Amino acid sequence: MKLSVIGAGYVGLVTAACLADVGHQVCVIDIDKTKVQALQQGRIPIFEPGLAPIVQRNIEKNRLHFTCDMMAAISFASTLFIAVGTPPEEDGSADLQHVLAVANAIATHMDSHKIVVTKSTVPVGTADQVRSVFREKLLERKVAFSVDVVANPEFLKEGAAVADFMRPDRIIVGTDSEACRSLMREIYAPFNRQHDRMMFMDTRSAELTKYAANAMLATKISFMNEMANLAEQLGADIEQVRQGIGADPRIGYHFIYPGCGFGGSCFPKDLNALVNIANKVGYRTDILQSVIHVNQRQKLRLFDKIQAYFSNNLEGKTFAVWGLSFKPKTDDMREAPSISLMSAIWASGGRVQAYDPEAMGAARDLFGHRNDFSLVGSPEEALQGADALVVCTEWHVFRAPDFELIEKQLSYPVIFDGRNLYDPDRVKYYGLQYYGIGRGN
Ligand SMILES: NC(=O)C1=CN([C@@H]2O[C@H](COP(=O)(O)OP(=O)(O)OC[C@H]3O[C@@H](n4cnc5c(N)ncnc54)[C@H](O)[C@@H]3O)[C@@H](O)[C@H]2O)C=CC1
Ligand SMILES: O=C(O)[C@H]1O[C@H](OP(=O)(O)OP(=O)(O)OC[C@H]2O[C@@H](n3ccc(=O)[nH]c3=O)[C@H](O)[C@@H]2O)[C@H](O)[C@@H](O)[C@@H]1O
Repeated sequence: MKLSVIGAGYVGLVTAACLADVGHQVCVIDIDKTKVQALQQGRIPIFEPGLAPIVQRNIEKNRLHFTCDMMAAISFASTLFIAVGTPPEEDGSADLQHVLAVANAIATHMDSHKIVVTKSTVPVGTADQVRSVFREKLLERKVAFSVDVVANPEFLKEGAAVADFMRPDRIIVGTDSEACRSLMREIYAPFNRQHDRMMFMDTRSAELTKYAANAMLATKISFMNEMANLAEQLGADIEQVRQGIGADPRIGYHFIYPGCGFGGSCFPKDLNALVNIANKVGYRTDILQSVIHVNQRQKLRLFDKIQAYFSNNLEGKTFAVWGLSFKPKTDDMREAPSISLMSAIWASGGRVQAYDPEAMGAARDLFGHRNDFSLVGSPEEALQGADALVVCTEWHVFRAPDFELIEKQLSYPVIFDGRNLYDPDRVKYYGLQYYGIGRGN
């Protein structure tokens, strides 16, 4: 089937590549010329495991192509996926300008029936808003093409985006049209072979399902971070507690890792957007606001430990920071806990020597201009001349370090482990002090 995808970011690019890989003909349009030029040559502007070969082979097979020409994308297919960004406004609400601009462009140029599928995460009621854009524009143009607006939120995780898209837990489709239901079934049939993952509902419920899922996952994390902080006060070990509660299948082991806070382009943004959605209908979201508050505090948890260790004097101290991305297997630093930590270190007169397997480019763009920040080529190099080691992201390469070397290199033999990667007893065996999250202090 011929499909167009509007927006070539994490979601749009993965969606387009995976749809092409199962045999659809996909046209991707983005307003970012540099990105489109790179993609036309098979160069992927983001680090996402497994994505590059899929994009390259589908360009070669002529099933996937990239353009900046909106008109071309609109006329290419009758089904158009919107996957543009919905960044936060100052008040936390989702900024819909890109989604509405795309709807407006389609309404302005369409010359036949279109099915517009929203993949972007959008506030409840956006499908209705998009329908109004079409109604008004088509009326203004004095044409009577029909349009269906379908909500089809995306649940992929960065770092595992291809696998998540290829084997989704569920495919949520918000529509009240029988024809759209069958069309969406047909498009997604290749991803729906093992068992039926399609779930049909009304558009508002589909839109809220997306926010509710992210809010639930973020709630699990903040809950565990609160338990971790409590465990510290009570002399308990949160890792033992985690395993103890995870064994209950009603709780499960997923998403209960405590740490130095959740980051990324979505949890913080979507929680704030949901609070804003609730405010607009006069509902007070006590749980969501606590989840946000606990996370903001958690992002400074390592810093508080560092301050206490160095008796509030970080002036002239150098910190080796391992991991800058908001989670492993991505180069994305949006809302990363490492940013909160490093900003606090810098504000206290400290320096940072950092290493990340994939996020060095993002870090250079953000902080390359600072003279209290340097990027180095390996985890070991980050230790040279450093006073202490801080781990912010649980990349594989940090999991089994040479503790003897760490002990030799650091002026103060201490590790601040924001992801509970190490066994405190093992670290202490090498003469190092260990501060984790909810354990080992
Ligand atoms: N990043 C993720 O893991 C996930 C993101 N989402 C949601 O998907 C949406 C997109 O997120 P990302 O892909 O991360 O964003 P992104 O910022 O990586 O990409 C958005 C792309 O849209 C393009 N764009 C903006 N306006 C445009 C227009 N008028 N016409 C054509 N292209 C335009 C931008 O140039 C950019 O390349 C957001 O609503 C996000 O909340 C949902 C699930 C996962
Ligand atoms: O809407 C979105 O954009 C996406 O947001 C998240 O995906 P993502 O932000 O890519 O990454 P996650 O794996 O969810 O991690 C988010 C943050 O939570 C932290 N985290 C995760 C799990 C955990 O147990 N503990 C924990 O602190 C991670 O370190 C990271 O900083 C959701 O998991 C996806 O389902 C959703 O589609």
